[in-house]
Amino acid sequence: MSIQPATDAAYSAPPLLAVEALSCERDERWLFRELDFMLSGGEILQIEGPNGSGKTTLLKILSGQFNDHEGEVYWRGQPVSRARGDFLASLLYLGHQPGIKGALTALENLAWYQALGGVVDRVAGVDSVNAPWAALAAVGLAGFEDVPAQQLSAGQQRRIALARLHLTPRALWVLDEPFTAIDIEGVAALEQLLLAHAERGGSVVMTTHHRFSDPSRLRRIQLGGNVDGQRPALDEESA
Ligand SMILES: Nc1ncnc2c1ncn2[C@@H]1O[C@H](COP(=O)(O)OP(=O)(O)OP(=O)(O)O)[C@@H](O)[C@H]1O
Repeated sequence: MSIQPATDAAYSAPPLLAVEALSCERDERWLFRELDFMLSGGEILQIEGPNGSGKTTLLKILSGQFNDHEGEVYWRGQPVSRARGDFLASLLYLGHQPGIKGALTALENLAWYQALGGVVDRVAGVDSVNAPWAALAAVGLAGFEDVPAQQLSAGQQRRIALARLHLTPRALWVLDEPFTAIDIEGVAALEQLLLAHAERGGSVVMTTHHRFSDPSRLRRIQLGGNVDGQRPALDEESA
């Protein structure tokens, strides 16, 4: 795969994210080798594979949290190391764990995220003060705003984390098992949210075993079949 520099006038629309010859070894075992793929605006990439195949590790590499790998990750045509500011300002990462503070209320957790991000977030049509309330309502937590997170169920705690998808506008969402602990209604709403993000031109990379009811924007990477150094399969067909 050739990555052209963003300064090349002939290359006006580089993919948002591109990965070239990405390899990662842990415990003297290759998780994946020579992985190549690109992700453009409007696409959802689903990373699949058995337990321990390297899905979370790949997401951590793609989100700039783990750098012990070979190969390169590009953001809008530039190595992430050279575009770090723009990359981080465009990224929203939700990890495997909800990553919330149990002693803080649902609302305080979102305020904490806002403070960490150092930006004034707003939900469409809602000012920044009311945006956390709107984000919690959007994930079905209206009425639970002032409840300490540790008193909420696992699914409700996950919903606090998912509220950030409504609160914090970012082009690239990197999501580790976002459907975990979510009920049927919540799964349908989250699927719609991901599709709406893609329809607006955003991109999503995620690990999940969830099967989308509408796979039109979906591509898949399968990890785990590359113990001999074969390239993981990239399923270009709609899942
Ligand atoms: N901090 C670490 N130090 C050393 N090895 C690690 C570390 N984190 C993960 N690994 C190893 O890397 C491999 C891949 O782990 P990873 O969490 O990426 O897999 P996964 O596909 O996300 O698994 P699961 O489906 O169980 O969540 C595992 O064998 C794991 O033991």
